Amino acid sequence: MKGLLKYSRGRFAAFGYAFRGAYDLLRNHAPSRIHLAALVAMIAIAWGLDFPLWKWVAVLICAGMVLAAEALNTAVEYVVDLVSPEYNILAGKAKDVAAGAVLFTAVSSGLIALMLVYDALWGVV
Ligand SMILES: Nc1ncnc2c1ncn2[C@@H]1O[C@H](COP(=O)(O)OP(=O)(O)OP(=O)(O)O)[C@@H](O)[C@H]1O
Repeated sequence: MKGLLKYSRGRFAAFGYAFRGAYDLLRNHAPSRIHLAALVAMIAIAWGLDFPLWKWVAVLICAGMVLAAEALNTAVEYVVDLVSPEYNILAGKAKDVAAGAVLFTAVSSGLIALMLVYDALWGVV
């Protein structure tokens, strides 16, 4: 019983750390706020166009994908700044590739959003 209590406390603490990380991401990393604003706009559009369930699922998957990529990109930036504050070609590549991951998810999500809206308005996709 004591072990279970200790384990549960540890799990709750881990949730706390995750929320702290999410807060840090949104507070200190401007691009993540832009993506969050795009998500809010997309939710408003989806609501207005009365998206069916499968389209909401697509929107949520894309949103999770972009925000998770942003979080990992920011984590890479923090670690690179920690271990290589001075110029290093590999440090730069690590940041560039991590940023590329965000680009992939943002572009595919943007295209999916366009297709969903196009389909809702003209129904030919
Ligand atoms: N230590 C370093 N060594 C070599 N190049 C670096 C280093 N730090 C950053 N760079 C280069 O500068 C670019 C910008 O780095 P920076 O840390 O400013 O991230 P950023 O693009 O401003 O991130 P964001 O705007 O998403 O917060 C990197 O993508 C990389 O090409």
